[in-house]
Amino acid sequence: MVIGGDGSLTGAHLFFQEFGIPAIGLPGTIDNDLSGTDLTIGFDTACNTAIQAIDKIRDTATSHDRLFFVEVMGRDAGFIAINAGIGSAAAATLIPEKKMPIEKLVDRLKARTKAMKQSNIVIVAEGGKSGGAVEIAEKVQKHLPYFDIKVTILGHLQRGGSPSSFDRVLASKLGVAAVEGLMQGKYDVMAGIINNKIVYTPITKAIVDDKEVDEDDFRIAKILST
Ligand SMILES: Nc1ncnc2c1ncn2[C@@H]1O[C@H](COP(=O)(O)OP(=O)(O)OP(=O)(O)O)[C@@H](O)[C@H]1O
Ligand SMILES: O=P(O)(O)OC[C@H]1O[C@](O)(CO)[C@@H](O)[C@@H]1O
Repeated sequence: MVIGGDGSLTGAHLFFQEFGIPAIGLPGTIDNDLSGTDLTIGFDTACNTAIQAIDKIRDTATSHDRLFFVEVMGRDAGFIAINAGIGSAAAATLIPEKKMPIEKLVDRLKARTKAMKQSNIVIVAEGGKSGGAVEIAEKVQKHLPYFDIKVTILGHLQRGGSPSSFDRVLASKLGVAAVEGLMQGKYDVMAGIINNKIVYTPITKAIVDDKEVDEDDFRIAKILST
């Protein structure tokens, strides 16, 4: 049984293909970027960590009237960022899958100032197309020199710690499914949960990078940001 992201699952696939070792995979990555499962083990915990940290940062953002750029993990996937953006009603969320022109971001921040919003926190996924939080903050500062801007990079805090109850239950259900799958001769597949049902997906399909951030999540994040 191999628990991990696309790299680990590729290894599991090769163990089976090359050596005939009966291998089954479980989706374990904070990035949530595996197909064949609605959610991956670790994602919920990472989102909780990010949102709790943003809550703490918000106190200084409000009391000192500062604009914060908070960088979350997700080099190639914006799932943590969009969830953190919705969960903390961020001023904007920048993710690797979508480019947001700096001018648009600046306009949004100006509009929020006009609307007398109490705090401004922008979430930036580590692998964003316009750069990380430091780069974005530098660009925005040039357009808004009167803003007091700070950057916080949450980093590896998001990849560890005590799992949320959701992740414990998910991991337990998938652990049972993986053992049962192996006993039924289901090899070279990944156990996942889709619409609350256990699903076994060939590892080669699960690791294909085609899981996309829901368009509706962008819409909701935008509504909450204005
Ligand atoms: N192509 C491959 N063939 C065999 N083993 C691999 C391959 N790619 C990765 N691995 C093994 O899987 C391990 C973990 O891979 P990687 O660091 O990419 O993390 P991951 O499982 O993709 O998780 P995450 O998505 O969270 O980074 C590697 O250290 C390596 O041992
Ligand atoms: O900085 P590291 O440890 O190489 O890994 C960071 C990467 O690992 C992840 O945290 C999990 O795959 C990604 O979000 C991130 O891109």
